Amino acid sequence: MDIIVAKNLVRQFHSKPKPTGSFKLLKAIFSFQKETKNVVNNVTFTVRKGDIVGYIGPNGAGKSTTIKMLSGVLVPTSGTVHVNGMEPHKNRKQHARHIGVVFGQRTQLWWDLPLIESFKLLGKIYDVPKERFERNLEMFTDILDMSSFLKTPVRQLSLGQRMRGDIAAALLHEPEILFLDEPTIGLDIMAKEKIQTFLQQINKEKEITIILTTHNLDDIEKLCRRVIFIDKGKVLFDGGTEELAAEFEGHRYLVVDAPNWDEAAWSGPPVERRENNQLFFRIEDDKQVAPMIKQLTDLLDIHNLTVQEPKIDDVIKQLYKRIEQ
Ligand SMILES: Nc1ncnc2c1ncn2[C@@H]1O[C@H](COP(=O)(O)OP(=O)(O)OP(=O)(O)O)[C@@H](O)[C@H]1O
Repeated sequence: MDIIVAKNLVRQFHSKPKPTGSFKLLKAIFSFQKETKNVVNNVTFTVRKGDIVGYIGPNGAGKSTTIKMLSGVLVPTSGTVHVNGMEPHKNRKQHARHIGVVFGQRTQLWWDLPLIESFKLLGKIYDVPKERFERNLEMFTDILDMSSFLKTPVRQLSLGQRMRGDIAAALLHEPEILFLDEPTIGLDIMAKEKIQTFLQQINKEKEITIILTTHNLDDIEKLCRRVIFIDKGKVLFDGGTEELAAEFEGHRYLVVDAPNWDEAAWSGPPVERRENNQLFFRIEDDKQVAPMIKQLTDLLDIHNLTVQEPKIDDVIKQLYKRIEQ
């Protein structure tokens, strides 16, 4: 079932043109001319219930603007968007009951209140029955490891603690869809992992559909089965992470742990790179692998040998490089 359907979505913003020539500043101030820019430019996609989709692309690509239209904060200039069968900006109140939103750079928590009080207030705003509220709070506190700071005022929380609080707050009313705009920005490895594990768990157990924008490629690797890549408001790729690797030259590698490697004695395919005692051979063709292993074992004392699947972050880096050219 498609829970999100976006068709030919466009969002324009108007801005004054950049001043050129003499009297630049005066001209810019008194100019009535405006430039119109399609920040989201004819974007079409659907998302199935229970999917985790990475919505990625370079700075200014139009990711946040799309999320704002999906969550009802912004009205599309043209095109349509249906989330859960509703048009978000037209049914804002009703829509809010079905979605959770986290903008990594902002917070929906009350700055001066202890975290737990923000949760209680949100529980009241969304009419979450007491029993359900307590069950969710206990579960989120446990998985997100929040018990030590539940009573701390939000302004005193670290970024990682605050972000965990924000994600819990977005889910207390059990929405079917969660929009996350940069949920792991600026977090340390431990906080990132807690959030990633939590998102995996609620997606699996509660079948919550998750759309996340991120510059942290590790989020994509760990969480997303599908990626939508946009640049300058247009979708450049939409598909599974495996297809992405296939399309953008993600390579498999034979990784050989060989402490006594002797380059001069080797006549097989070239070693692409070395890391400590590990040698990385790019696999161009599966038929290469067996003869290569024989050749290696005849020549060397091999401690370990594995095949490494394409790394999605390498693939995405290539994609970024390609659009920069
Ligand atoms: N309210 C606004 N008025 C005018 N221009 C805007 C407005 N909001 C966003 N923009 C412009 O739209 C473009 C896309 O912004 P958006 O925040 O959607 O990008 P993004 O892909 O989320 O980028 P980032 O990765 O940097 O967060 C940018 O050039 C931005 O300056």
